[in-house]
Amino acid sequence: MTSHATRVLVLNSGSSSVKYQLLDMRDGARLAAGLVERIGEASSRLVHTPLAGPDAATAGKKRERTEPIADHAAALEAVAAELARDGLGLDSPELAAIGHRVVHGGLRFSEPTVVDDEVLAEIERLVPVAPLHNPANLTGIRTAQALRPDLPQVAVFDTAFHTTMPEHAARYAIDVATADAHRIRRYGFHGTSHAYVSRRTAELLGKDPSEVNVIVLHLGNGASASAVEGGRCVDTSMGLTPLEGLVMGTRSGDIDPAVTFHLKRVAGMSVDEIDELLNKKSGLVGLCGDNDMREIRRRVDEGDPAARLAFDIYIHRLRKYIGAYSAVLGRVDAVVFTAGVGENAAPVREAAVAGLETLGLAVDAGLNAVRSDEPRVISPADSRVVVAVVPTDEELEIAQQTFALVGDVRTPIA
Ligand SMILES: Nc1ncnc2c1ncn2[C@@H]1O[C@H](COP(=O)(O)OP(=O)(O)O)[C@@H](O)[C@H]1O
Ligand SMILES: CC(=O)OP(=O)(O)O
Ligand SMILES: [Mg+2]
Repeated sequence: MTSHATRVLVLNSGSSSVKYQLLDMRDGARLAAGLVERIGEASSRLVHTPLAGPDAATAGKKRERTEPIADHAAALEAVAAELARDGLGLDSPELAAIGHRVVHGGLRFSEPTVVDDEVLAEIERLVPVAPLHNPANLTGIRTAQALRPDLPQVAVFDTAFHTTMPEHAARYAIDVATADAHRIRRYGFHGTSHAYVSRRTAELLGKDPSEVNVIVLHLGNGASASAVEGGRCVDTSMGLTPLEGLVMGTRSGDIDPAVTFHLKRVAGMSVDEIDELLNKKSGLVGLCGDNDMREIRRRVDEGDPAARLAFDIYIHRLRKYIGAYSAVLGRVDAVVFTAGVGENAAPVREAAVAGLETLGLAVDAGLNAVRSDEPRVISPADSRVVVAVVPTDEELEIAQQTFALVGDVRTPIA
């Protein structure tokens, strides 16, 4: 029997974590999945689950290791070692490509791209506009190249889905010459997730993506909203960098830009200190000391006023974007929650649409309380707009885009 290289390894490298999945693209089956978190800290943790592979005895059994993992290169080597233990190592001839999430692709990349030295240089040039993300993405690519120099490495960009935004949504109202000279415009992020979730929502509604208008609320540690009209993004809440828009775990989202002048001129902070304040010490963590929505809800239920205020600010911002994108789209068919908070936090979903019947929005308390990994409607049957929860799967989307670019199920392994 002839075998074929049909597997794709996907690496989603974040500022302090790496999520990964190994998939077989004949049917999209996951062979292994895992996460390395708290990279660079003494308490780094690797959680690895083989889901299939030659060793049936280990399949489905989660393995956890807590040990210092100094950087992203060490994290990837640890992941490669775990995969090898299950007979799913990176040396496998069945591996067709490695797909990488790359957060900022600037103006240049609107499609998945095979990485070469020039592509790497461009991702590097964009580090100042994605300082938490692009450096980690670069390390992921370089480490993977070192482990398998013969394989195509494919970059799938968070910004790609948003390149369809019209100029009136993508441009800031600043001096055009200055903006153009420095490529200052709104790029938007989490695009792989917004694309996947808006498409799955159309499926949930039994329609073609070209027929539906959807507001997608991607609420993870980073958070963004997008307005998707007939399958194309027409507006999104993140901008030049992933700092604009919604309140996030550690990022402020929208503020008056004059706050930064004030912090410099009056508070005497340096630009680097302000950058750190707004990106890492603001948002939920800045407001109440916690960035995990589970912890915040626990504190709210105990009557903690700081957690209550943080939650209320988070929800207020979210509601503003729902209203704004209802106006941008004119007709809204669905409002969809996704990512860690959106998929799991029923109180966030309830509060986000409470009292918005005039916009056609309502949530059924019973449906909202259901826990499931499946896409599901949480609005009452007579709701004008469908409110839904659609779990995102950035890794599957990246694997599909990667394999569509470089894979070929018909090519036998040499
Ligand atoms: N059961 C839950 N209830 C509320 N929030 C949750 C729950 N599970 C996860 N979260 C939230 O999801 C966030 C992480 O979301 P995720 O999409 O994995 O983020 P990222 O990809 O940005 O790391 C956590 O910070 C936490 O606040
Ligand atoms: C772009 C971005 O904010 O990504 P993440 O949510 O993974 O931090
Ligand atoms: Mg994420």
